[in-house]
Amino acid sequence: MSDTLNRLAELLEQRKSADPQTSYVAKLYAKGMDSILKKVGEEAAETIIAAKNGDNEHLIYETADLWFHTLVMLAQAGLKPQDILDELARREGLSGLEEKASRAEEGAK
Ligand SMILES: N=c1c2ncn([C@@H]3O[C@H](COP(=O)(O)OP(=O)(O)OP(=O)(O)O)[C@@H](O)[C@H]3O)c2ncn1[C@@H]1O[C@H](COP(=O)(O)O)[C@@H](O)[C@H]1O
Repeated sequence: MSDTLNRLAELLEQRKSADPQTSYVAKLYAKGMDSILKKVGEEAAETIIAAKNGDNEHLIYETADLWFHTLVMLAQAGLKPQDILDELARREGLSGLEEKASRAEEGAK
């Protein structure tokens, strides 16, 4: 899985110097972070609708759109998918409930 993500991330870096007339990604970069975030929001909403409708084929398609636009957002912010994979790896084996409880303890200090 991470091979595909890393190849795509590499392409997204290359697109930072591409022509917006010939590249959708370069066009998104040229429009700026607010436009990228708007696309992330739209794709998130479309993903939710697909999940609610119980149409898994559509859900895969919309989630791919969402992941893709999220990767463009990360690239614009100077981050890579590996940064997110590292954070998920750090959380491995840590129950979400335990993590939430430790946050509540931290907040009480
Ligand atoms: N994975 C994707 C990918 N997924 C989705 N999209 C585009 O994201 C857009 C999704 O937006 P919508 O569904 O809202 O459709 P739309 O109405 O056409 O979009 P807008 O005009 O509203 O922006 C479509 O234009 C899709 O083609 C993608 N565009 C590019 N990639 C990857 O990025 C690479 C570089 O792309 P270019 O920079 O265009 O060469 C490609 O080789 C692919 O690997």
